[in-house]
Amino acid sequence: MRGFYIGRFQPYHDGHHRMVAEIVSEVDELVLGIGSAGHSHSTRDPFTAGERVMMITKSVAEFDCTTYVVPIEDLDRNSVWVSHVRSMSPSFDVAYSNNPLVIQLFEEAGVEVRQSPMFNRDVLEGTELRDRMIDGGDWRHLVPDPVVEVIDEVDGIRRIQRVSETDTNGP
Ligand SMILES: Nc1ncnc2c1ncn2[C@@H]1O[C@H](COP(=O)(O)OP(=O)(O)OP(=O)(O)O)[C@@H](O)[C@H]1O
Ligand SMILES: NC(=O)c1ccc[n+]([C@@H]2O[C@H](COP(=O)(O)O)[C@@H](O)[C@H]2O)c1
Repeated sequence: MRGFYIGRFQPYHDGHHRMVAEIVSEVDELVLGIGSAGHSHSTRDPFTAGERVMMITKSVAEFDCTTYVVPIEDLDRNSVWVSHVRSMSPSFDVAYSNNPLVIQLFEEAGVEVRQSPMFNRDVLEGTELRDRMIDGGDWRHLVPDPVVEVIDEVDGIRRIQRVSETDTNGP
């Protein structure tokens, strides 16, 4: 059985990683969809699809599960989004998400959806991590080690601090 789990992963953090740890115990193979793949260089979406591919590929290497990392761009039409996802991804039998819109779209398309508990959500939230990156707070212990390495490699903290100075969309 193959599972599918999509998120923006801006950045990939320990909450996502715990969810992946649970998913790989239920499936034979996993597809990790990188949502909003075309977005980068904003306060809400600082990292490119390629950078997120690196974060995730290196982090999931610890699991004994074949994992495909697939960037997926957004569409203006929610009504055809599941078809779009299917066209970009290896086929899958079950989708994992806690996002209400994602759950609704998959269920309407007849795809089984499984949810997970939210782990330590007071700190394991992308928005909270990005705020800490901008404010010079401590975020490194909240992500897998390879994510720290990738963010350092691409000088990601300087990037998010710089875009946050001019980004009018808010964090
Ligand atoms: N701490 C967590 N525990 C379990 N699942 C989580 C956790 N944080 C996020 N998720 C789930 O992972 C998926 C991808 O989430 P996403 O990439 O939007 O992260 P996020 O932490 O919610 O970030 P943001 O604050 O940027 O929206 C969603 O289904 C989301 O509900
Ligand atoms: N119409 C669309 O393009 C559409 C619909 C539903 C979800 N998505 C994407 O799926 C991802 C869901 O991830 P999150 O749970 O992290 O929000 C996001 O990147 C979101 O943009 C896109």
